Amino acid sequence: MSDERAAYLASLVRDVPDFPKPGVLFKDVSPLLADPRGFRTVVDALAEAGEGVDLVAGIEARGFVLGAPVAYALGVGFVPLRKAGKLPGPTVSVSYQLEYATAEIEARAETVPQGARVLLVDDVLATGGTLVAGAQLLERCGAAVERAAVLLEIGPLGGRDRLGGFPLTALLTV
Ligand SMILES: O=P(O)(O)OC[C@H]1O[C@H](OP(=O)(O)OP(=O)(O)O)[C@H](O)[C@@H]1O
Ligand SMILES: Nc1ncnc2[nH]cnc12
Repeated sequence: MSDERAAYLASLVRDVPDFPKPGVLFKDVSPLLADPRGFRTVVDALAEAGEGVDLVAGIEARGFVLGAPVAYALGVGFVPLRKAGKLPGPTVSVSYQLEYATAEIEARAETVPQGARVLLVDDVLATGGTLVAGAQLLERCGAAVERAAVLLEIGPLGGRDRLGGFPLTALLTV
């Protein structure tokens, strides 16, 4: 992405100190999602990163906002990895820690095509706990993450180093 486009996207991310907990600098991407040029630029760039995959998965909730239009743009299906308790069973689940909370995500294995090569989409990579859990969940469902793509990577939290077996595209890094 050009420097000019990246600067435009970065100008639409709002810093919120001490949210949701003291000491956390929350990166609020809502203004970017609400901006027509910004939203389209992000969806197009994430889709470009996923060329060649045969499925997109997104992690609840902000990963749905980006992942579904990316799947549409790529002409492939979308699988929601949901926070625990939202899907009727049988489900497969993985618990994990993120920067400011603990959580559990679930999927229905029969909605995941066996052997699918997946683009895993989320808005923010912080500690990496969420993406690692998403990849584990997809693997348990019989698919493999080919690559991950996020709008924003928070570099100092070291998430990229935890990802292991798949490459990551981040449109912005702070
Ligand atoms: O790299 P990590 O430290 O795991 O953090 C990144 C995750 O944190 C946020 O999700 P959150 O669970 O707050 O949910 P939301 O999308 O429902 O707001 C964000 O949307 C990522 O999924
Ligand atoms: N600092 C942060 N800002 C926005 N989303 C996040 N998810 C985890 N850490 C975050």
